[in-house]
Amino acid sequence: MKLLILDRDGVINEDSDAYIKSLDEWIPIPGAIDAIARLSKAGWTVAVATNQSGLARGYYDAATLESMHARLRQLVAEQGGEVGLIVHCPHGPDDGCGCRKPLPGMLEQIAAHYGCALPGVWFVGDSIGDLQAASAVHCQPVLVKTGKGLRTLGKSLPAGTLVFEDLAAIADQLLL
Ligand SMILES: O=P(O)(O)OC[C@@H](O)[C@H]1O[C@@H](OP(=O)(O)O)[C@@H](O)[C@@H](O)[C@@H]1O
Ligand SMILES: [Mg+2]
Ligand SMILES: [Zn+2]
Repeated sequence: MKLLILDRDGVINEDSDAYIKSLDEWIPIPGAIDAIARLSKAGWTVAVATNQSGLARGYYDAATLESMHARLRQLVAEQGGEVGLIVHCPHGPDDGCGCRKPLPGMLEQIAAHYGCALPGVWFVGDSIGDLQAASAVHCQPVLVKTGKGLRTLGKSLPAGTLVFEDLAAIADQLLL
């Protein structure tokens, strides 16, 4: 199957160092919604793996997070596409969970859900932890320059990391 896994903040929607704490703060990155719709209409399954430590930190609750994901699904559906499984890590950095990126637990959860292998599956992120999670399970690490991507570009990237301007450029590439 054609599976693409996306990080959320900084890839699909604008990110903030103050976290994305409300539906009003959840603002799609230009071209991202259309990119997801184009890919899903072309037969790609687009899943999401997102750290949401703001839950553990008490910045927002599960219902607020769910409202953001409902909005994402609604906007993509309005373009004729659909969003696949969205998995989030609700834990904080000190909780010792197995799902918080750079650990690959969410990627493995998505693979198990779809019954597919991870090696070579593109995982698109804006943070170094996204790329490290990808490498840990032999996904193809893909960095976008949106969100924290330009900051991440200055760090030591996993070997073979692909770099694109944004999610729209990734869709253009995959739909060639
Ligand atoms: O990029 P994804 O995984 O979708 O989500 C990232 C968010 O959960 C937040 O992750 C935080 O990192 P810490 O969780 O505090 O280390 C910060 O980087 C915030 O700026 C960011 O909004
Ligand atoms: Mg991110
Ligand atoms: Zn977790």
